[in-house]
Amino acid sequence: MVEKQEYRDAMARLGSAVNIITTDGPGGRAGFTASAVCSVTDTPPTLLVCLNRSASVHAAFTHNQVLCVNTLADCHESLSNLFGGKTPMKQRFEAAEWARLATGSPILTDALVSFDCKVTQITSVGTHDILFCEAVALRRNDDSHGLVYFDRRYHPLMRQTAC
Ligand SMILES: NC(=O)C1=CN([C@@H]2O[C@H](COP(=O)(O)OP(=O)(O)OC[C@H]3O[C@@H](n4cnc5c(N)ncnc54)[C@H](O)[C@@H]3O)[C@@H](O)[C@H]2O)C=CC1
Ligand SMILES: Cc1cc2nc3c(=O)[nH]c(=O)nc-3n(C[C@H](O)[C@H](O)[C@H](O)COP(=O)(O)O)c2cc1C
Repeated sequence: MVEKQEYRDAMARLGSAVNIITTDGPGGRAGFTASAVCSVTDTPPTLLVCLNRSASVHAAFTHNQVLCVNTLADCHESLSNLFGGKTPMKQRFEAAEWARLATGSPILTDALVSFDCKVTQITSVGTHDILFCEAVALRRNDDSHGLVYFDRRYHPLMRQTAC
């Protein structure tokens, strides 16, 4: 049996992109930071997002059934911490500029890429809900650098430039 802390210490060694997941609709506007995001299939274009059921934002996401995965750029470290818990929702959204695409979920205007999605399926595993999300619209900023969360810290990920 692997203990929780031992598991977390091991998972801290997996570098991952950092994303702010947003939603808006009858369940209200909400957003949180997530590293547990990955591509599932391109037909139909589907990502998954793992959301802790105890998070304050959980009800808004399951009610609205739409969300946007905003993948962060290197300049977004403090924004990631703001959406990483405990800060009031109004204060989280006031710290950046937002637009809308198809679903009405907030699109972070300078995100590396934004996947505007409808939630097609939800499966519960342990403490988390896995939200399967079909992308209905996309927006990219092709000149931005990336941001990776690795070893409990943020690291900029530089795009290769011509030499
Ligand atoms: N999947 C999740 O729910 C994640 C939650 N977090 C939360 O962010 C805060 C800071 O995290 P770290 O600095 O990375 O240190 P940490 O020691 O709390 O977590 C290390 C790694 O373990 C995994 N992890 C942490 N909490 C988890 C959870 N409840 N369920 C599944 N996997 C989990 C993640 O891969 C994380 O990067 C913590 O409160 C943590 O709970 C962070 C990453 C993923
Ligand atoms: C780098 C980082 C990655 C995170 N990844 C996830 C994640 O994948 N899934 C999740 O449920 N929470 C994740 N969290 C925690 C949520 O962002 C946090 O619980 C959320 O903002 C809700 O907090 P609240 O209950 O105070 O509103 C992460 C936090 C940080 C800082």
